[in-house]
Amino acid sequence: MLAQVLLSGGEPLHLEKLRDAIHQSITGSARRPLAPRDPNVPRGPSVLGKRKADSMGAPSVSGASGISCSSLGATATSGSAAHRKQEVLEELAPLSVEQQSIADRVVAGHSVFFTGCAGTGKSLLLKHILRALPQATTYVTASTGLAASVLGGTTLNAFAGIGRASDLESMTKMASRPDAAQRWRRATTLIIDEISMVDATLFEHLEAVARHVRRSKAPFGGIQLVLTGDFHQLPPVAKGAAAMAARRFAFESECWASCVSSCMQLKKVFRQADRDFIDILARMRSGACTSQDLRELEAGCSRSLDLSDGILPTMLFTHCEDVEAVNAQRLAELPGDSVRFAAQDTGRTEALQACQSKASLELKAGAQVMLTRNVAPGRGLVNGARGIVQRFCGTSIRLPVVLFANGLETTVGKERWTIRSGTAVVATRTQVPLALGWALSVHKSQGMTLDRVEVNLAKAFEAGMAYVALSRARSLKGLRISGIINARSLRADPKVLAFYATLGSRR
Ligand SMILES: Nc1ncnc2c1ncn2[C@@H]1O[C@H](COP(=O)(O)OP(=O)(O)OP(=O)(O)O)[C@@H](O)[C@H]1O
Repeated sequence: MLAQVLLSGGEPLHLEKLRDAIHQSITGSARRPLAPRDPNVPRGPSVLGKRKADSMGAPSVSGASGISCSSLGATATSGSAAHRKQEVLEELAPLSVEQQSIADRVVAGHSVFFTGCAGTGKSLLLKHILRALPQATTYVTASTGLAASVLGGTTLNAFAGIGRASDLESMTKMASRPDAAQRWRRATTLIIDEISMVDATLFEHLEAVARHVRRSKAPFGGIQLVLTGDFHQLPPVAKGAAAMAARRFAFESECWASCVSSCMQLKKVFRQADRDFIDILARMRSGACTSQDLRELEAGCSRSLDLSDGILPTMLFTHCEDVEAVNAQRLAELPGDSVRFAAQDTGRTEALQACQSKASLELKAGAQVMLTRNVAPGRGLVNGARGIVQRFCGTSIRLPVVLFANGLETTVGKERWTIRSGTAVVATRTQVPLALGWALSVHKSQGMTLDRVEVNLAKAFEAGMAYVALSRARSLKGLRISGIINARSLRADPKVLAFYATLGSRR
């Protein structure tokens, strides 16, 4: 008999103990199917595939490395009226052979940069890796708050404790404060997602800070690095011509070669199945998009999408003001009163900048929304799932009832986001896990998979922007391009091309 037990409402370590006790009383064995590995035990061959298989039938607690998903009541309207509290361990597709070989390298303790074009499963692989590394000493970060919050981590700057410091001296001073220094000293592994947006100077400074704080001469103070991203996607943010000219990619930093022992590439694209679309995207990524490709895309994708189910496509814009204007305008156009949801926050406010949910969320019946976290993967309620607010239920606590694209109508209860630094909880936010979903910025869309998307690239300004935006679409059928594509965004950076040309020969 297969039984799944969902536990929540306590500290992860307590939940793990409870899980182990249940497991032992059922099976008579003290086996710990999902427990993080003891950091003191030498790293051996990966058991990631086994862990995944185990996780489907085993008692579950929150995912490793700071992913904490306390669902405070997302209940299907058709189900029990009882207010259910449950802990969701995201269901992950099993790894492919090439993904597994990268996971093995990480688990064996190597400092790895793994890359691949959009949709090759870098994020999925990272989630598997997180489940295999010791939670207490693995720090999960990303260059942007949004990408970090998807993984339950913090921004790289927040981990480092460097605030807004930009010179090495100030960074070292700030990182030497007790709480930041403790993180630096405790870390055995530092994960950095969306590495393409980390500037080389910051990377060099952090490497020096790590050696200083850890009093170690080893590269990055002896911390294992797991870096991932695609340098053909968005580059480090730089405002103004001078900053643009000075910016360097992380792989251009002086310490890259000494800090990264393996550079590995994923080749198989999972997001799209259409070979022609995959090929056009691949040419776009490398700056080799032909005028025929463009004509085909612009002509084939200029028609309206099938909206018979009433769900509009997500609109992607290159500028935030266009995004906010569209969302606000669409909300204002809806009849009826809006309901405002104010988040309940604890801990360090600045750490919540990394949180995907807003401090204040305004909704109306009829509003197009998107889930901002995995609420119930088994029922298709995953981060990015689209739907429409039908009404609000409840009297003392009002909650939105959403009809999702998969046909499920659900009351969306509040969720708690926990921002961790290692095992320490630095902040929490309790909020309805929804965002207005009519429009998004291309920067925010990086990392997403979208079933139905309308892209406006008329004002695209960065190399890689068109590629990031268009590669969010799962298929050409679900893609509309409004207006022309600005040719500036179709360039591939020559430094990135040269870097990738060297990757094939290295491991
Ligand atoms: N081994 C796999 N088996 C089945 N599906 C997979 C596998 N790996 C990834 N996918 C699916 O492919 C889609 C894209 O994966 P993911 O978002 O991890 O790619 P990515 O490389 O991080 O993309 P991007 O660079 O655009 O952020 C997701 O829907 C994911 O679940």
